[in-house]
Amino acid sequence: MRVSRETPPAGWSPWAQLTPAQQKQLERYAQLLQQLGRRHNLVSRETLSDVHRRHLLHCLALMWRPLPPGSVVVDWGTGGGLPAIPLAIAFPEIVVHAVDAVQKKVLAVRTMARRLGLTHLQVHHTRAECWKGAAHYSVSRATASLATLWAWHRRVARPLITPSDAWKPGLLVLKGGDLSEELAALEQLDPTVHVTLLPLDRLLDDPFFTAKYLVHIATEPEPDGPVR
Ligand SMILES: C[S@@+](CC[C@H](N)C(=O)[O-])C[C@H]1O[C@@H](n2cnc3c(N)ncnc32)[C@H](O)[C@@H]1O
Repeated sequence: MRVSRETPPAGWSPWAQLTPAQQKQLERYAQLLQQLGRRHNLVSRETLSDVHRRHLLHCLALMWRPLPPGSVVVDWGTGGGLPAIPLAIAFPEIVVHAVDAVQKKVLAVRTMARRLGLTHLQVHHTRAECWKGAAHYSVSRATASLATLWAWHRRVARPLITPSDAWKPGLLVLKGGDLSEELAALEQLDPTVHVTLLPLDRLLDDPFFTAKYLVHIATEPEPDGPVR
């Protein structure tokens, strides 16, 4: 297994990539998450006062490279729609499937998707192991280990030819802490994968994200850097 670390240049901001209409939609989502999140425990209560950073900005790190129009993404364990909803807002030309095993979360995400007009987001009440769809990309935050997520991804993965600046098809995970045990388990499961670690404090220029990573796992290596 090849593990590489990508050091993004300073000065990138996901907010700057979004149109005013997308920023307004994210603002509306933040309000919905605060209202419904409090009622249905969609995110931990102590994070509700800092939704923009702890949830939106964190998930928008996935915009570091584009997801090509027409590509299909599945979010394993979406909870309150993270990262599925920010991604669906940021990339209106992709299809996003949000999967969760807990019905009340699925119903809340459906309500939010309807109110936000996200017709390209579909919400599924099922366990990840049983989902019957197919996807080019998997995304996830705070749901399972890298090896488990890679096993879920491999089961549903479809190939995709991507533009040179886009993410290679594969798994994108937001993770924190010491990843050495998870990486060892992943290598045991599949020694052929390429893993790229992006430190989020550097990417998002915010010390809150120290020791947090965006992990990309694919059967092909990433290109050297995004073409912009
Ligand atoms: C800690 S929450 C994270 C939610 C969201 N991804 C976030 O970052 O806020 C984990 C979520 O994964 C869901 N989950 C855990 N295991 C699952 C499985 N095997 N299949 C589907 N959903 C699962 C749980 O129901 C829960 O909503």
